[in-house]
Amino acid sequence: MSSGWVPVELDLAGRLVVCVGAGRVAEGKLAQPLEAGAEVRVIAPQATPGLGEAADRRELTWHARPYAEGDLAEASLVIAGSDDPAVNERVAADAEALRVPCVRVDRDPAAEYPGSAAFPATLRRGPLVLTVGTGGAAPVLAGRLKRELAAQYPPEYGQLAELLAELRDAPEVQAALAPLGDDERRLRWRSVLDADTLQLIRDGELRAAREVAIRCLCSSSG
Ligand SMILES: C[C@@]1(CC(=O)O)C2=NC(=C\c3[nH]c(c(CCC(=O)O)c3CC(=O)O)Cc3[nH]c(c(CC(=O)O)c3CCC(=O)O)/C=C3\N/C(=C\2)[C@@H](CCC(=O)O)[C@]3(C)CC(=O)O)/[C@H]1CCC(=O)O
Ligand SMILES: NC(=O)c1ccc[n+]([C@@H]2O[C@H](COP(=O)([O-])OP(=O)(O)OC[C@H]3O[C@@H](n4cnc5c(N)ncnc54)[C@H](O)[C@@H]3O)[C@@H](O)[C@H]2O)c1
Repeated sequence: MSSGWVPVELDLAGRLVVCVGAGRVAEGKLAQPLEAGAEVRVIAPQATPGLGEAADRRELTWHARPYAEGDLAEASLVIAGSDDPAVNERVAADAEALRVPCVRVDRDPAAEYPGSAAFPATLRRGPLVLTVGTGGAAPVLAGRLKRELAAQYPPEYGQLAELLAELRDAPEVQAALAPLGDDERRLRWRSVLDADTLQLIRDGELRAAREVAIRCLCSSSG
């Protein structure tokens, strides 16, 4: 399963995700699409209390019946998330025919359609996203590494990413960087990371962190 896997991030806001199956595993896989503002349609005879309540709150649509032909129409992402390998095989085959990416949550060694997408273990720090994938080879290892990354990259990294995003659009920074060549511009941005911005953020000194960053970006001494 591993060699053909290429990481790509999907913008699912406002796009349709169809999930066949509404058990514990499906609920876990749907957390990120829901958080991202996807339109989520679930098809399953039974649902977990969490997914049932989300349907009651109209955060998703639940069709309480088995999977049927046509259910994948308009989907941008399909999750074959039932506990029945024959159903998941059919869903993955139908998604393939439609050329829609499909996350298949079970492994059937004999499967002709093992699915064409997978959720990597994902750590979010504001706009910064760290993911670990193994192309399905060892998801438990992906989860372990994610927890190690969480310890290594605490929430301040999210604030640093937000600060950099804000500075990219700041008029004074744009004015200072506009006359520079690509190499010098890159050096200035890297000098922000080499300065003590992260430590200042950690100390709650956001204003000082911004000032240090501005100095790095706007002065030739870096
Ligand atoms: C990373 C993570 C993200 C997430 O879920 O968001 C994720 N699985 C996680 C955990 C996990 N999954 C399993 C165990 C038990 C140990 C074990 O069996 O190995 C554990 C460990 C645990 O629970 O701690 C069982 C399992 N998983 C899959 C199969 C079927 C198969 O073997 O292919 C089976 C056997 C089912 C069975 O026995 O019937 C398949 C997939 N699981 C994936 C993702 C995709 C590949 C990602 C990659 O490696 O690139 C893929 C292909 C499709 C998909 O589901 O997207 C999340 C860690 C999150 C975290 O810890 O933060
Ligand atoms: N990918 C992963 O990370 C991972 C982790 C553990 C297990 N698994 C796999 O996930 C599968 C599902 O596990 P679970 O704990 O969520 O199971 P579960 O028993 O809690 O839920 C199964 C769901 O499938 C639905 N379903 C059954 N037949 C259906 C049909 N014909 N059409 C539509 N929906 C149908 C049920 O109504 C239910 O909602 C397991 O069989 C296992 O192989 C995957």
